[in-house]
Amino acid sequence: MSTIAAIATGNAAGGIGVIRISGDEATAVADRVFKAMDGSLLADLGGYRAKFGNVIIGGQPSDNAVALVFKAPKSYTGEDVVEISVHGGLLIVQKTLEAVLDAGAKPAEAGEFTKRAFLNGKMDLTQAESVASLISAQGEAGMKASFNALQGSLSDKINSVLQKLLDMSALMSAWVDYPDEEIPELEEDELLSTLKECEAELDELLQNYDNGQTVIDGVDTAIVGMPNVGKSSLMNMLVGRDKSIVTQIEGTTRDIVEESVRLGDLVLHLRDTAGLRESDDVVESIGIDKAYKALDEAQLVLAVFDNNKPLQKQDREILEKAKSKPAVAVINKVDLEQRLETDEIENAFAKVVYICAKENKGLKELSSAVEELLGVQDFDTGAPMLANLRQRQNCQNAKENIAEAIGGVEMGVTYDAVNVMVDSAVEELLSLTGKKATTEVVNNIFSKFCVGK
Ligand SMILES: Nc1nc2c(c(=O)[nH]1)N(C=O)[C@@H](CNc1ccc(C(=O)N[C@@H](CCC(=O)O)C(=O)O)cc1)CN2
Ligand SMILES: Nc1nc2c(ncn2[C@@H]2O[C@H](COP(=O)(O)OP(=O)(O)OP(=O)(O)O)[C@@H](O)[C@H]2O)c(=O)[nH]1
Ligand SMILES: [Mg+2]
Repeated sequence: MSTIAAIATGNAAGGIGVIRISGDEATAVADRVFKAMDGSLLADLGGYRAKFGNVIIGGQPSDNAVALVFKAPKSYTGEDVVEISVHGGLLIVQKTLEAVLDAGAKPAEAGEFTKRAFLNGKMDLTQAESVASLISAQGEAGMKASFNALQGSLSDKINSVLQKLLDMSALMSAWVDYPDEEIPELEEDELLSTLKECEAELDELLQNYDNGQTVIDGVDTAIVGMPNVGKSSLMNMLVGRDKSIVTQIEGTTRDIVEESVRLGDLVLHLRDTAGLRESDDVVESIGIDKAYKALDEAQLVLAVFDNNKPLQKQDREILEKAKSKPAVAVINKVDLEQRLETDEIENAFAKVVYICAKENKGLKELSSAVEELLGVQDFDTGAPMLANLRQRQNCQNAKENIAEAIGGVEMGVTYDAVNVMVDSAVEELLSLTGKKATTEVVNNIFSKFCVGK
């Protein structure tokens, strides 16, 4: 394979910055840029050896550096790898990469290191995809779940179902192909119970998919309600600082104010919106349109009501809209006298919490309400989990093929017909783990990675 290089440490200044080089010529390329203090060549080193030296840029020693050598196949990519660590200034890291490219490496494409790790058999597709979700995980639960997938928990699960299907398929083929031989007759009951076991295991993965997505990607959350109910105060309470402007004037918030926060084990991508009401003000009206759009797009709605005011027409409209979404009614200003018809709200929402945003009270209750509503309170981060739509689609298709096979056996169709369905399920699972994925699928997966990964 050609030799590729990229900055591995991201596009920000830091203590050190790492340029990673992978491929047959990795040590030769690195030796043109890095000079060890003791004069030794990286090409002569064994794996997992490091040297201190200088990087040479434009003929000039330009920074102190450490070079780390990995020898194929014992590296992340399975190829020879050299990592050059320089001081982490944006310019020095960029210039070192340029020197490495001038020395004969090609710039790596997005995800190319991990793609090579996959192509060289270091990991399967589910593990490669878990690298991407591990990097983008924002909450602890998502981080743990992604690491489990990197360790192969999903692969193990899929492979165990796959093995059962393959064993069954082999038996059925033998039965069909050599009816005269001494092959013990296939027990229909056994066949059915194995098929149903496989179906149930895939079904469990599918059931868990939404929770997994919620936990890994975070939840797009809209804070909506009438003007002055305390939406921005709630936003600030969740963020833990003065993010949104709060005043006693109705119509304070106009543009959407966004911030991601951690609430319990979850990450919420919050959008504080303009108070919903009829308005003649051009600017405010645009804000209100944006608020409705945020409400429509949200995966979770925090509908805020003022404990101190009777329900208004607009409140009832919000109440109606929120019904079609996972929504928590947040009744604010419980420090003031109750004038709100809370019964009506209790009836309309699955979850209602009472808070006092001004005094930061009610955060815990809100957090448990959200976790219960989204069904993630007992989310098992150790359980195997489908990480994306691609995996989900393969799993869904395999499950459907197995369901057809079950129907076939029950209706007494021939084993070679049943076997066709089982084989389709096998194909789906092979493409899920990448043992048999098309180049197109593979390219598509890695193109979504960042450069340097
Ligand atoms: N400096 C550095 N840190 C890093 C990485 C890296 O590439 N470089 N990683 C990546 O981005 C992650 C670690 N991943 C790695 C995976 C495998 C091997 C490796 O050498 N594997 C060999 C040896 C296995 C063994 O001894 O058991 C192998 O698979 O054969 C190294 C790093 C996170 N930290
Ligand atoms: N007594 C009391 N007042 C509160 C509470 N929460 C917010 N307020 C007050 O209510 C007023 C409106 O608060 P905001 O957070 O700006 O309300 P909003 O819903 O964002 O209003 P708009 O942006 O205009 O739609 C402010 O004067 C807050 O100090 C509370 O729990 N108790
Ligand atoms: Mg506001």
